Amino acid sequence: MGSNRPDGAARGGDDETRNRPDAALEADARGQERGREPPAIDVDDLRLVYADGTAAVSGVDLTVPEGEFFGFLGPNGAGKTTTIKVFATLLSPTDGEVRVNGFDVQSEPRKIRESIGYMAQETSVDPELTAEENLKFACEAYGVPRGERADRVAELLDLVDLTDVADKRADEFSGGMKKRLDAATALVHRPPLVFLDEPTTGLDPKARNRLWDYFRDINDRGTTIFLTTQYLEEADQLCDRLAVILDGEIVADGSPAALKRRVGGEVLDLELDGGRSARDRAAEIAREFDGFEDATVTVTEEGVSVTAEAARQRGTDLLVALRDAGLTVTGFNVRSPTLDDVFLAITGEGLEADTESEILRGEVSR
Ligand SMILES: Nc1ncnc2c1ncn2[C@@H]1O[C@H](COP(=O)(O)OP(=O)(O)OP(=O)(O)O)[C@@H](O)[C@H]1O
Repeated sequence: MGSNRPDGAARGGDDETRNRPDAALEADARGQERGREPPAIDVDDLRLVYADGTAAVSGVDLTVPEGEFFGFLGPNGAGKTTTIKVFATLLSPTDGEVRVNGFDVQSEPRKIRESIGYMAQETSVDPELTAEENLKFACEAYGVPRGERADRVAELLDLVDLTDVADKRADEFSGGMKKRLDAATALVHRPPLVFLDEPTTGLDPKARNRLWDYFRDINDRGTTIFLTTQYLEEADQLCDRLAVILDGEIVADGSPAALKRRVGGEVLDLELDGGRSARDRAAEIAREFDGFEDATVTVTEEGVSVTAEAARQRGTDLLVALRDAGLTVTGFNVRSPTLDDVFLAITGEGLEADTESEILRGEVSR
């Protein structure tokens, strides 16, 4: 274990007077000096090009205020992990300015590492240690004062609901339990900012829900959270604000509700018999249908999905048009847009991707 640990954190473990790392205290002090807290994360034109020439992040601007639950969404390979690794000072930016807790990633990496928690995609839990031993080890690595360690470990075991299995080795744990333990180890030094890189990937819904409760809990206690996820529902449930990254660039940002509003209108989901050819034909009819202005039409696994201002008012007319064309509609539902629809719009299905990005940024009206 240890890949997630701040390499500057092993020092000073027996300093009984300190219960927060110097850097976290210093971050507070800096904020007070200026009469305000610095943002938890402040990024100006971040770029990162890997040695093989891959431009993973291409000009990201971002500010995350203290206390926010911020979500960073994007498909595989979009640049989420690369960005988070720059924030955690594990990768050096090619260009741009990045401050985390008021510290510069290039010149003050150690202070950043001491004032953040980082839950990486790969678990940092040591399978041969018990849950309690894992947390004790993390306390030592992060320099939690000796006199506080027992209470801190007990508190965190309770928080992530592992008190009953504190003496069990982590290799006996389920995936969800390991993730909860991993999340707890990222918090032993009470960092004001925590990075969670796809923390619930591969977990079943029950295990995911338990982690969500835990993340909400630490955010309610004042911890800023920067979460990357591929799960749109997770982002919708947890985040105050989101940014969507695609090919290394932020293409949309806002609260989940604002992003959904910008998709515009409502969504009409239709189920059809007759396989792919029937679905393609229905999509064609929906695109040509007079009642919808600027509709986004996508072929789904069951039928077609139509996003339009007049989806509710004119939906039944479309139904009639489809039946007149000899198609069999087996299901019909009108709903508000979800983040899935936002994502579908951003990734460009049914419309030019660039136009969609502009729509989501609010730069063009529909
Ligand atoms: N060490 C590396 N060297 C070269 N290219 C890399 C390296 N790591 C990542 N990449 C590439 O950089 C781009 C961004 O990858 P990154 O892992 O940041 O994306 P991601 O959004 O986190 O995706 P995932 O959800 O799959 O982790 C991808 O094209 C990826 O293949």
